[in-house]
Amino acid sequence: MSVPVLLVTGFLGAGKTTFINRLLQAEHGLRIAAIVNDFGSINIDAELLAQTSEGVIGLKNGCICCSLQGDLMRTLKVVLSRTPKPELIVIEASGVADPAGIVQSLMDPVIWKEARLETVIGIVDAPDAARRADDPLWQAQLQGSDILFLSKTTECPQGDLKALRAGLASRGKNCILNMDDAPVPLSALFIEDNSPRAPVEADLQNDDRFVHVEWEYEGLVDLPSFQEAILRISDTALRGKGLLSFTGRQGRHVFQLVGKRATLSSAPWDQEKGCRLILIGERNAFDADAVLRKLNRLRMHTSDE
Ligand SMILES: Nc1nc2c(ncn2[C@@H]2O[C@H](COP(=O)(O)OP(=O)(O)OP(=O)(O)O)[C@@H](O)[C@H]2O)c(=O)[nH]1
Repeated sequence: MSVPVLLVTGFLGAGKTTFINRLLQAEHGLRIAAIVNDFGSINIDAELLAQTSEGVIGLKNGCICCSLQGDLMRTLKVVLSRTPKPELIVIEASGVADPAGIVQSLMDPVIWKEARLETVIGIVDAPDAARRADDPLWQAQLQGSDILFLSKTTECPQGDLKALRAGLASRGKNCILNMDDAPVPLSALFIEDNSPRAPVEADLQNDDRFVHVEWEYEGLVDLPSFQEAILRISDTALRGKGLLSFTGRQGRHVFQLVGKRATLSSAPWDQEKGCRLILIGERNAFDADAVLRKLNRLRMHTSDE
């Protein structure tokens, strides 16, 4: 019997990993394997998800909609050869991926026989949606989704939320659920239409649009200096995430940056010291060398206590 596959797409920081985390933790009794594609070589998402499930595999150093298509297929075969077999496979596309390229790969008849793509789930960051509306990548992700989940709805004014839902409905996206803090209803993720998928064209050229900086440091950094650096970097970065150790603070911390909103939370499972950070921006606005220089200056405000 072929294993159902859910593909989760959505813009940088929309809430894909959060959505999958909720799915992995929900009480459905299913054996789920998750394949997670992070931008760059620092696979933070896979590490975060691995805290809740053993079946998480990270794909890094590229994007599964283009350069990593072969890796995705190989990983799917490995996952399918596990004993016992997973009962559901969830694939998280990176935030810069056009899902059409991934759908195309998954429609390969050999893969389809063993793992059939059931639903493409698009996560839409509700408060960010108006700003993204004209973005061709955002539109491609929306267009390629069968079901949309709105995230961060509590941070979105009611009027804007209503307008967003109406706008999405007018694009023919008829299943829009509110995911803020609610458990993920598994039954809602399987569309009833069993007719074969129409072939898709992946024509969005995205390769050159984004740049990223990866920063690693074996020491601890000073928190106020880090906050100051991030405040400046957030002027041009679209997304950032990392695991960091701060002087005078116990344990490592998970850092998340989406637009200008940055959060830090403790990572109690992580006994290591040191910092790993990835920041992403648009090539025409984000000066990767300048960002790296700023981050490297943090090495001067540290102690290795
Ligand atoms: N308040 C709120 N925050 C959310 C929600 N979903 C995600 N977030 C936060 O948004 C940030 C990004 O969430 P992720 O789940 O990592 O987003 P992602 O789409 O996987 O991001 P990429 O790494 O760019 O692929 C994190 O700080 C989350 O805690 C939500 O529904 N409500």
